[in-house]
Amino acid sequence: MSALLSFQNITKEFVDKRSGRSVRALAGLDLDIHEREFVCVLGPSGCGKSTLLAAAAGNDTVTSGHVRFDGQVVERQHHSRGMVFQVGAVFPWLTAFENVCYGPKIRGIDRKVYEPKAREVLAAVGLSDFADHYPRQLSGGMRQRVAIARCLANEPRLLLMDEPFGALDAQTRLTLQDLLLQVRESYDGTVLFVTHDVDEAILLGDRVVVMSPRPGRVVLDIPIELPRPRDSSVETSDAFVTIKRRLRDAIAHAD
Ligand SMILES: Nc1ncnc2c1ncn2[C@@H]1O[C@H](COP(=O)(O)OP(=O)(O)OP(=O)(O)O)[C@@H](O)[C@H]1O
Repeated sequence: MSALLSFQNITKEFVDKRSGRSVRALAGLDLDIHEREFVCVLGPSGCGKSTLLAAAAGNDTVTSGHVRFDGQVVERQHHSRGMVFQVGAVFPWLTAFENVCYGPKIRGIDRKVYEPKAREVLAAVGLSDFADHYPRQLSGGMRQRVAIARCLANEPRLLLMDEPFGALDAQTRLTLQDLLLQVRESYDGTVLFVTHDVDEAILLGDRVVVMSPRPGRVVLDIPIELPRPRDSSVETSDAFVTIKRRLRDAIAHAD
């Protein structure tokens, strides 16, 4: 089976504007992600996780190697690859509903099509009763739900999530993890999810990938064969604890 998203021997170098020195963020990274997989990426701070997602989204180019999506080299952004950041990218002057409608609307989709879809995804993220609220009237967790709904309204084949729950308090984070597990049951796309949280990666992922410190490359890539549907109770199982130990060990010896 060919990969939906493929990173082929990619290298990324940035030139630091102040010092003029080049910073190698990624070096010879190979990774294939297949249709419908939920792949979590773990790695130390600065190892190039966000750089990887930006390359997949088409927000930035790579220095060498190729990023392919559905066989085509990724050259620019496209609505089929949606991105959710740590702090929800939502328009403060639009209501939750208007935010969710925004993408399909500017692409010229018929209102009769995008409005019911927007209602459906707002319901999926538990915000039906807040459709007319502006972001300032919502909590951080609710704003993040809007950001997720905005992406889902575009029906992306690939959802790129860059520490989407990293800025939330612990309880809200658990709630949104559960929500994402539920959304996953109906969303038939592919997810590439960056996190610092080992528990979160195991709970959510079909596979977990560990990156080395900068310059980042893949040092471990393991399937998570815990049954689905999952909820947080899986975290006490022996299988979960064994996987967690293996991942922690890989992160500690990733150099
Ligand atoms: N625009 C840029 N200019 C110069 N260096 C950059 C730029 N963007 C990223 N870098 C550097 O590239 C490396 C990888 O950055 P990146 O943000 O991808 O790491 P990360 O793994 O996502 O980090 P974190 O876990 O802290 O979010 C870091 O050393 C960073 O300082």
